[in-house]
Amino acid sequence: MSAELIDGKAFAEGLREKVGALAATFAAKAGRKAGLAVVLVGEDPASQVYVRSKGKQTVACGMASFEHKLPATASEADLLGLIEQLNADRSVDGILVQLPLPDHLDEQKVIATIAPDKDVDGFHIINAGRLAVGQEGFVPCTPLGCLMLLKDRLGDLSGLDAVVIGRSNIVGKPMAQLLLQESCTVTVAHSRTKDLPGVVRRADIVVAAVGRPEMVKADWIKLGATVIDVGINRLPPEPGADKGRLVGDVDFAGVRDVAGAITPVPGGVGPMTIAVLLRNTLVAAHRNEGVALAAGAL
Ligand SMILES: Nc1nc2c(c(=O)[nH]1)N[C@@H](CN(C=O)c1ccc(C(=O)N[C@@H](CCC(=O)O)C(=O)O)cc1)CN2
Repeated sequence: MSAELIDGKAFAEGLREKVGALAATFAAKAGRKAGLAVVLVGEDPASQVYVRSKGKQTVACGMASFEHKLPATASEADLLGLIEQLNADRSVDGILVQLPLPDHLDEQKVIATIAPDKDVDGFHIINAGRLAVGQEGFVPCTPLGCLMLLKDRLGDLSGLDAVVIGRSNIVGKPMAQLLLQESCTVTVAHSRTKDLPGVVRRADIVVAAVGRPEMVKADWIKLGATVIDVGINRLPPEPGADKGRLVGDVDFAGVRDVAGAITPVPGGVGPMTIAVLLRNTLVAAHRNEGVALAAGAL
């Protein structure tokens, strides 16, 4: 048996098309484009690539992109001051501070400064709380993207056993909340979980978000399970190569023979992150302007 590949790249493309069409309607109704401000502190090469990509895709969807780059030496006061300015700017619907931040900046304080209704990353504790109690807010992009892929593949998730490996605020915890909302039976496994392979083996749905290359092995997976790989890990380069291979948290070559469906890395969950960010920005714009967005349109 070879698992069906869940094509996140194609799904993300479809989502961006929908966002683009609805962004045009929004601009006509509101008399302005929806706007996303992205803040990058420092020169981390991967972050630079992601920020460039966010800017390009925002513009391609017919929304306004505002890019703010601060040096790695920027003070907390500089960064918080910029966020306050963006909070007050009516042309900005969504604000995102690219993570990770340089060590001298307090990530929690920075996120807490973003106005919750412009927090399109869904990282603010107000949005985490809204998600926990099932209120409308913003849901972090990567787990929401995973949920979209799961529902597209499986339809109704009700009653399924789901294991989320990893308990980060950005992926693991919100992923567990989303699956619980879909009436899954959810287990959050982590570095202290006893008999992790045994726990994972019970799951109809496995979401791996630990940041450890190829950790989840074929003999951990129940036959036919759906496996979502959130990991993006660069292996050391092979002799003669300048870059190492990109792999997920799942041993793809082994697991694909056991699973029913699996996301590849690259081309699985990663592209969904930015597509959902654009979706969240457009939702924010509708809320900020009091323009209705048809339920389930995005
Ligand atoms: N403020 C935020 N910071 C970070 C987030 C986030 O959601 N908000 N997520 C990640 C980085 N990220 C977006 O910011 C991101 C990661 C990966 C991809 C992606 O498309 N990956 C490709 C592979 C890319 C490659 O070749 O390196 C894939 O998986 O196919 C998009 C966005 C951390 N920071």
